[in-house]
Amino acid sequence: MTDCRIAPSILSADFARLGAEVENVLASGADMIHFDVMDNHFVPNLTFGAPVCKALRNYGVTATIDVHLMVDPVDRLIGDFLDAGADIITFHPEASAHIDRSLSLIKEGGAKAGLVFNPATPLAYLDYVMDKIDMVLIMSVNPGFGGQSFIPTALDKLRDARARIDASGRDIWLEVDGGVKVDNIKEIAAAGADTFVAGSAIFNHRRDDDPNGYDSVVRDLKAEAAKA
Ligand SMILES: O=C(CO)[C@@H](O)[C@H](O)COP(=O)(O)O
Repeated sequence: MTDCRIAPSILSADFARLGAEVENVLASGADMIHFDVMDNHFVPNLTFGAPVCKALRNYGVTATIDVHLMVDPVDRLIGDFLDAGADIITFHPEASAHIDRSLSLIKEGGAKAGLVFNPATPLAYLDYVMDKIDMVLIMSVNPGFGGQSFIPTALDKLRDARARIDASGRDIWLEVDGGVKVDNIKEIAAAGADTFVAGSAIFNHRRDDDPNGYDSVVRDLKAEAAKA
């Protein structure tokens, strides 16, 4: 494979040391930060909002911040995250009454836009908006919590998404999220993913003998993905 982006999900980071955790994981070789926004309505958990994204920017984080909105409705929060410095904003089609409008709001605000597909959500939502999509995010767990196991049917869905992206001829990133580990990332990359969210696989494997804490696990994830 050519592209391989590792996007640590800060859902599994130590929130009391969030700035340092983000700094460390980026210094360890991660390519971007995955920012999971949960509302206790669309998903049964509650995390953080745009002020935390803004706080990371104020802390000095310049890396790509990839915001995954697990909220319903989505439109009102899009402006908040654009103002807070999000580079990529993705949302679930089930949570927007007007998918085309939500994608336009993100793109007109200067960010990249994407749709997120739960394990049982069909990719057909892409059919009439492919020209506005910069990222397709395939959930390989039901969203809401870190530390769940990869759902194997996501592999077929990744292959389907890869075929749609290649047929579009557009530069669209194919991201996968949920249960990505060192021992399955090669198979997931072979199915077509180029951007890999990993929460517990990274933040639960901090090593005090690594210069930045996460060097070994980020290196191992990239090395395994490169074998695909
Ligand atoms: O969006 C979500 C969960 O809803 C994910 O980003 C998880 O945070 C991934 O965690 P791991 O499965 O990698 O531990």
